[in-house]
Amino acid sequence: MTTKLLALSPLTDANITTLEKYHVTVVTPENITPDDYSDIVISYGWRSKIINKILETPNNQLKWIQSFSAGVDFMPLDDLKKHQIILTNTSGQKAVPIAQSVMSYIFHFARGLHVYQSQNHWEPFEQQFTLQELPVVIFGTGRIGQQIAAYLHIFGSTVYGVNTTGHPVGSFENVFAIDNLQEIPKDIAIVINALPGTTDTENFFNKEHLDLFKNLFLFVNIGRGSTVNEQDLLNKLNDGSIQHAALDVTKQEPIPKDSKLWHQDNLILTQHSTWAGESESLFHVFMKNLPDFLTDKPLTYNVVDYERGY
Ligand SMILES: NC(=O)c1ccc[n+]([C@@H]2O[C@H](COP(=O)([O-])OP(=O)(O)OC[C@H]3O[C@@H](n4cnc5c(N)ncnc54)[C@H](O)[C@@H]3O)[C@@H](O)[C@H]2O)c1
Ligand SMILES: O=C(O)[C@H](O)[C@H](O)COP(=O)(O)O
Repeated sequence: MTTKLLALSPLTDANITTLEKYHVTVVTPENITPDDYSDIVISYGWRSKIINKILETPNNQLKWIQSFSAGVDFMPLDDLKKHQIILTNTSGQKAVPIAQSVMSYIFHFARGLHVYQSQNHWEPFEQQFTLQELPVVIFGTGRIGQQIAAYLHIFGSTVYGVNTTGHPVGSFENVFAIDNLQEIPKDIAIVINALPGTTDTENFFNKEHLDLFKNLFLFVNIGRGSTVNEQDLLNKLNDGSIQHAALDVTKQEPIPKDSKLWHQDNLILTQHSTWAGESESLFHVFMKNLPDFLTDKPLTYNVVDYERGY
């Protein structure tokens, strides 16, 4: 008895040999035929419209989607729940490259590189800060939030966290519940968003919530663009109540050519690219669940909760 897998992300020859040992056969978007739609059991990798075609095929066999992404806001979660299709994500897999990008944003502004980058005359810039001077709060104390906190601690930062209930996590100085933000210390200088895109987090960083932070040095978003009201953020970057921002994710991706974001001086835009760099392979993540899947055991690694949306 073989199991058919649709490979939407590349597999090496060694990966395919491993899958053969488990009696898993591979179909790719290049060689898929309409007959395959009703036989695919596992989808592996990048998002694709092929998944929708499979879901629309009567009596399809799709039982498990292994997403390439950690964020699964683009997945048809209601449909997957209705058809009881398991969804696993890659949370944790790209935490190291993302956290290193966040550190580079922070150093860029804290050490004054943004000034020197555009300067063509000799004028030392002394408004530089060490990380001990810039207390941080990270929204989302998950795998990415924890990796950023670990790096920040090396440089002596004070790091607070925010999550759903305020439950303590790892080495955060203190963790606050998202509905109890008044408790966050008033001297926060850096806000980092590592929240997933869900109905609960949509437009969370609007005027009301950004107003909680007075004279913010830096706002960073590497979670999802849906969490930020971009006009409210731009207003604050322009009135000086937020000095700098770094956005890896935005409401519209690619960012439209006529977007005001392109012209904001105190803002760095990276293009949903902070995850790039060496990280655990997708195949390795996938293999943590495959033996259980093939022996009808419950999957335990990175299983998405449809209700929560992450
Ligand atoms: N920029 C990128 O390329 C990139 C790459 C990977 C992930 N991401 C995004 O980062 C997100 C987080 O990734 P992760 O691996 O750290 O996820 P994770 O599941 O490990 O952690 C999610 C965290 O968010 C918190 N959270 C969720 N909903 C919340 C709410 N409503 N209020 C307060 N806290 C809430 C959870 O308590 C948890 O601490 C992903 O969902 C994805 O959207 C972006
Ligand atoms: O959620 C993630 O893991 C990243 O956002 C993702 O890997 C980058 O690609 P996306 O699927 O979000 O375009």
